[in-house]
Amino acid sequence: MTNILEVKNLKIWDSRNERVIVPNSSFHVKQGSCLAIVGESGSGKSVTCKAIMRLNKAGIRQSGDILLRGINLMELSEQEMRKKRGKQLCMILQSSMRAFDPSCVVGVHLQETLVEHFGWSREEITTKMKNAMESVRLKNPIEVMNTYPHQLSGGMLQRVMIALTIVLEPDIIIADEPTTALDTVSQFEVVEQFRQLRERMGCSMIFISHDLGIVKLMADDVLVMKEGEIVENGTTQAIFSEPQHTYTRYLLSTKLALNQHFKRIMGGVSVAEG
Ligand SMILES: Nc1ncnc2c1ncn2[C@@H]1O[C@H](COP(=O)(O)OP(=O)(O)OP(=O)(O)O)[C@@H](O)[C@H]1O
Repeated sequence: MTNILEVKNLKIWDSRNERVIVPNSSFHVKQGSCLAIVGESGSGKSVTCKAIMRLNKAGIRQSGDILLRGINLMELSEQEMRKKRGKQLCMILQSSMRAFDPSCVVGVHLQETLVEHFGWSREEITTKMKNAMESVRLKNPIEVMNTYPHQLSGGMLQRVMIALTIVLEPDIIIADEPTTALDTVSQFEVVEQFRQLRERMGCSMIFISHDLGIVKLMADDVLVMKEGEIVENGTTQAIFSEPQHTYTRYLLSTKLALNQHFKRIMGGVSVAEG
C-alpha cells in the first residue's frame, strides 16, 4: 500500500525561547487509511498536525520533510501551500465556530472556499453543497446556508464542515478532536458521519482524539505521543491488544478505569465501549 503522507524528521520549536516542542518525529499515513494520534494534553498532537498544514503560529518553527503524494510541502511557497490547503489537505478543528466568519451566513464561507478552489458557479456550489449536507443528515440545507454560525449548534457546524469536505474531496483530512466540544449524542452522530465519509470517499485521515473508544472505532493505525515524542506506533489491533510501551498501557488502563466508573454511576453499558 502506498503512503499518501510521509513525515520525516519533523522538528518543531518555539523560536522565541528555543524550546523544542517536537524533537524528531517520523510517521506515515497509508493511502485510504486512518491514523489516530493519541496522548496526554500538551504532548504535541495539535502542533504536529498544524505543522503538516504549515499553520502553526508565527514564532513556532519547523524543519524536516512532509511529503504529500511525494511532494515536499516544506519546499512550497506560501502561495503554493494555500492552494493545497482545502483542496488537498483539509483540517477540521475541535470547534468549527472559529473556522467561520461570524459576520456572514454560513453559505458565504462555503461559496468563497469552493470558488477559490474550483471556480464553480453559484448554482453549482449550492447544488453540490445541498446534496452533501443532505448526505450528512442536515435537514433544510438551504436554510442552514442562510444562517449565521452562532445560530447553529456545534454538532450542526461540524456536519457542515464534513459536508464541505465531501465536496472538496481532499487527499487527506486532518481532524483535531472534532467531537470533544460536542454533547454525547452529537459526538456519536459526528463520528458516524466521519466513518461514512471514509467508507464513501475512501479518503485518508489523521484523527486526533482523547477518546480511545472513538479511536478504536475509527482508526487503522495509532500513534502514541508523550512530551513531543512518538513512544509507540502500530495497528489499532496491536496497540489495543498488546501495548508495548508503559505509557500506552497507562492510557489504556485509564480508559478502562473511566469506563468502569461510568458504568458504576450510570448503571449501564459505557458509550466508550466496543
Ligand atoms: N502558539 C504556541 N506558542 C508556544 N508554544 C506552543 C504554542 N502552541 C502549542 N505550544 C506548546 O506546544 C506543546 C504541545 O502543544 P499541543 O497543543 O500540540 O498539545 P496537544 O497534544 O495537542 O494537547 P491537547 O490535547 O491539549 O490539545 C505544549 O507544550 C504547548 O505549550
